[in-house]
Amino acid sequence: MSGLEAEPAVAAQLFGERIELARRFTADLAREGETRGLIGPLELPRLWSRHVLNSALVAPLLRAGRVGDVGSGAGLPGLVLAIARPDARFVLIEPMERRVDWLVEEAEALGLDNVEVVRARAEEARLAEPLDQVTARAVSALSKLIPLTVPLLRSGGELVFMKGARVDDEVIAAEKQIRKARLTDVRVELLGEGVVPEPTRVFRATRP
Ligand SMILES: C[S@@+](CC[C@H](N)C(=O)[O-])C[C@H]1O[C@@H](n2cnc3c(N)ncnc32)[C@H](O)[C@@H]1O
Repeated sequence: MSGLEAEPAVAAQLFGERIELARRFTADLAREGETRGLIGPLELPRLWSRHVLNSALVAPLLRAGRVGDVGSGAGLPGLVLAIARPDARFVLIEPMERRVDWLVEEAEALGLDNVEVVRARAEEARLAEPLDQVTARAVSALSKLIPLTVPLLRSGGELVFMKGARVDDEVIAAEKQIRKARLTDVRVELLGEGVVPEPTRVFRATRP
């Protein structure tokens, strides 16, 4: 596992008593991520800071309810959040078979009984119950992501999307979709500044 970033000290603070599971997830992803096509070869030196800690920043925003993660891929942020928030239930929605296989195997290996994996595109997912919140990271621009994900939410449910530095432009470009979905409490928050090496922006909005 040469080249894997050393665990930043703040990791233990963010994960608390769940840190051992976060270590196992990160080690498993470092070992298998590239060969299974989950992460690129350049990600090992920043696996903790750019991916794992960055995903964990969303944990305090979640309710102790039913949270969907659309386009989970390697489990970012879905598996990380399921580790950090054992009091919430997670539905990981991912269409690609090999990624679904990884998500199922890894949730089982880590003993995460708060995780369900659904193989589907978000727009085709037929869930047993509507979701309280939906997360997504690096899936698509807001203008596409909003119409795909709002139907998965219950009334009062919330979108919590991890976004890059250009999120404000994305919000402007998605004005029509935001209006059409009648989203309320629309805002962008910066998380983790001064706490983690790579802070993240989140787009939050509520379905009426
Ligand atoms: C760039 S990857 C990001 C994966 C992960 N969220 C991360 O941050 O590393 C995008 C993921 O979204 C999935 N995806 C693309 N379109 C989707 C859709 N319509 N519904 C659900 N997942 C989708 C892809 O299969 C892929 O796993």
